[in-house]
Amino acid sequence: ESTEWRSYDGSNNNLINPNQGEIYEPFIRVAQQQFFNPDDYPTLSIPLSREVSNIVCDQQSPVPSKELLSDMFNMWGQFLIHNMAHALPTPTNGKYPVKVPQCDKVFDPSCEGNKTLPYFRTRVTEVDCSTPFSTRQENNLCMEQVNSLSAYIDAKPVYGVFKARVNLLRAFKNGEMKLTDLGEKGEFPPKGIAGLEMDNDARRYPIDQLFSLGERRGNENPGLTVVHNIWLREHNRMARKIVRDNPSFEDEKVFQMARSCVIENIQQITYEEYLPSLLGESLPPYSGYDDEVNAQISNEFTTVAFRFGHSEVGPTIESVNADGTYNQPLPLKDSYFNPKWLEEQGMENVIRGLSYKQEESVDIYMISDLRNFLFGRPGAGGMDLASRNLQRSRDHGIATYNTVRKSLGFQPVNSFSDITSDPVIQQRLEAAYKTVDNVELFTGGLSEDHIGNGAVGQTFHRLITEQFERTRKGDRFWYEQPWMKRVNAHCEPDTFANIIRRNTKDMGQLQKNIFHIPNVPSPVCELSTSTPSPSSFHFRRSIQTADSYIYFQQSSLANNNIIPLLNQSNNQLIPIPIPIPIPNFSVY
Ligand code: HEM
Repeated sequence: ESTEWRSYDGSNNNLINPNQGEIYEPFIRVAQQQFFNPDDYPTLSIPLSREVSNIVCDQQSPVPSKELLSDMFNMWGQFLIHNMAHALPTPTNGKYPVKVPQCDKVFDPSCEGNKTLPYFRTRVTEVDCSTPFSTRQENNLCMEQVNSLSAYIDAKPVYGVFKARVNLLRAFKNGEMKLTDLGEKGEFPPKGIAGLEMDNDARRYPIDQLFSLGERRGNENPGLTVVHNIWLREHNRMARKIVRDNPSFEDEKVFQMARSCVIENIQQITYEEYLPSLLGESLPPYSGYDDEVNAQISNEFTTVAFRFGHSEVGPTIESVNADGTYNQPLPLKDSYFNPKWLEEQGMENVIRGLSYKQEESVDIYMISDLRNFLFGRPGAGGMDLASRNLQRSRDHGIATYNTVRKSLGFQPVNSFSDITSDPVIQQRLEAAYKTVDNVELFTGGLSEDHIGNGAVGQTFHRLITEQFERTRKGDRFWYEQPWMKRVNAHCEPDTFANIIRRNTKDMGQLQKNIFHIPNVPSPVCELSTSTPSPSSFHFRRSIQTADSYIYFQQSSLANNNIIPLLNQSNNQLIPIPIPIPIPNFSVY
């Protein structure tokens, strides 16, 4: 009996329409394409992308995640989107530089007035004008951006989207992937495989010193590379187990069986741990495969809504030793395409750092390392991710916030206070857009108050839910399909925390749901009266009081001494000599 394994490029997943969801297919839309101009900047009555970024997105002080999400949560999000979508910027497809406003403090300090940040437009393809929400251009054609990945959640960051790519990454022995043994530090991906394209936007190290991975963006930051490496290790662990149980199986069969387990587990963690943490609720139970559902990514989801992740990234990546002491954190701007730091710190230290540290809130604010130092210093390749997101949205002709809301069946907003209850954000939006109908989907969506127990507002909640419903319903190989359960009977799916534990050494204490920071063991905590030394603490967390955030670190795993670290209102380290009841966070 031969098993059908899923293709690498997404072809033949849908048997009625074998190209559906395949690489280089157009995105679909959930709202009308607006202001798209295939040849030039669209005519818009709103400020430049960088101006909006400056007025609306400039982050002045930390805002920790109210939902107590961890940095591992944002790293999973980045890994996940690298599995689902890539609107690949293509130099031949036209430039569309981000114009810098004159006297921009960071990018035009000497007021020259001619500065731009590089931007390449996304590749487009012609689509039939009967395609929902497409707009006929002057030349009578309808155009749509192309997804340079296949749509399905199929562990592409581990294996790649082409057979030629996975072949460069495979050991071709016992079904294993190539891994390099670094002794005490464990196994790491190979480096500099010839012919395997890897992004290296920061150019900090020569390309042959970067890890060779299934996804070209995999070295973007060490936290992301951690997730890659865990799944590579898990693949080989499964392959070894399969060979032990079935010594006669050939390399190809073992490889596909292990790959299928990795895919199953990534799907399961996404739907059982990641999405409930993001949305504040689980999706309804799986109701089976439907070949009429198109799993293709929506342009609004990837160009806008799922970029919510850029606001939750913090200014440092932490490294925590096995005894709970903290090492020097890595500033985010030094983390881009920096594989060396991960090797130096080791997987375990970085995983502890990612899982203990509370992430930044999902909100309109983006830290300076992303908004001014993206992949380089200002003037030396530095860019602004907020501008890039807005420019990408304008390049793609993404409809305005209110148009998308109407298309989703929501009431359009009439005032800035309909979008957010935060008066500062209302003022920022008004300063940039003047009227609510001008508000873009990115800024409007990120400004919304979070809905229910979720970490995003109503509009992004719907766009994300809509996408992930189709992603599983339109995937013939979805792990909950009865036949896939039989194919994967040999697999050992588990929580992400347990998968990490299995593939690392002496991880020590890890919370059950690693996407939330660890729970405080007791609802009432004694407070120390001494000023903490920053290196000797375990868990960092915060509670919100009426007018400020107070940061806490837990001084030891063994006791409940919680020490306030930083009062945001005056930026001082302040020990508070009275016991404060800590809310009983039930995060796992
Ligand atoms: C250090 C962290 C991160 C960096 C430096 C980063 C950087 C980038 C860059 C440079 C782009 C391309 C922008 C463009 O030209 O349009 C991008 C795209 C994107 N990012 Fe991130 N990102 C990070 C984390 C995240 C996280 C945590 C998420 C989600 C949870 C996320 C979601 C996305 C999405 C959805 C896209 C668009 C994908 C596509 O359609 O091509 N990113 N990111």
